[in-house]
Amino acid sequence: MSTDPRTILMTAAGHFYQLGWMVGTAGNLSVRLPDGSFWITASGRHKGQLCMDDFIRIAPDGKVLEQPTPDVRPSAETSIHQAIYSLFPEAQACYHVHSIEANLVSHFTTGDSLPLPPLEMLKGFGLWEENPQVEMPVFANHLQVPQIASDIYERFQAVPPSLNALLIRNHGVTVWASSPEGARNYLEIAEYIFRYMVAARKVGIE
Ligand SMILES: CSC[C@@H](O)[C@@H](O)C(=O)COP(=O)(O)O
Ligand SMILES: [Zn+2]
Repeated sequence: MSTDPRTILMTAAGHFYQLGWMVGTAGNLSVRLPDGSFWITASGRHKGQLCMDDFIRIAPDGKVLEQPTPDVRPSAETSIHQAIYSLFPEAQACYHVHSIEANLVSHFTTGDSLPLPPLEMLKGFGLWEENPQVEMPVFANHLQVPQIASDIYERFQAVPPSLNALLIRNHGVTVWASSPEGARNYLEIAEYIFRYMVAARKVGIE
């Protein structure tokens, strides 16, 4: 019998919660199913203590397909997951968390992308270049989440990003991958790079 993907999300959320990236109900995780629908965390749940009833299944067009009870609402940021799955057919998991470092580095640029240091860790994003010059796309944090989703959709449809990650200023990072394990690894790498950038500033390295 195959593992219910919701259990994978529960384990991942517990791990990220322990790392301090999903405190106070922050963040949302989703996994796509072979029929194109996806399970996403319910809104406002404590991500360190998710159970099977803390997930909603959403159709590609955003319609709710399964929910434990009508009062359980999908993540407020479902439209962002929808945009990612629509843009990237290979994406099977999309993870979004809030770390302190992600918020700090979002101020290291005033523009719409953040230059990343040429660390070996970038190979984990599939960037096999000597001294890679990579930028992470940065988006404004609107109160209306569908506005963020449509900004992401418009920009990436015109110019796809060079890595599977984006930053929302003063908010957090979102990654996507062809498996939940891949998304976990991308998230850990992105957060490592953010920690490095904050630490590098402290010791005067740019
Ligand atoms: C701590 S509230 C954060 C929310 O506004 C949001 O940004 C978030 O990541 C979680 O929203 P949710 O609706 O629980 O998926
Ligand atoms: Zn968020």
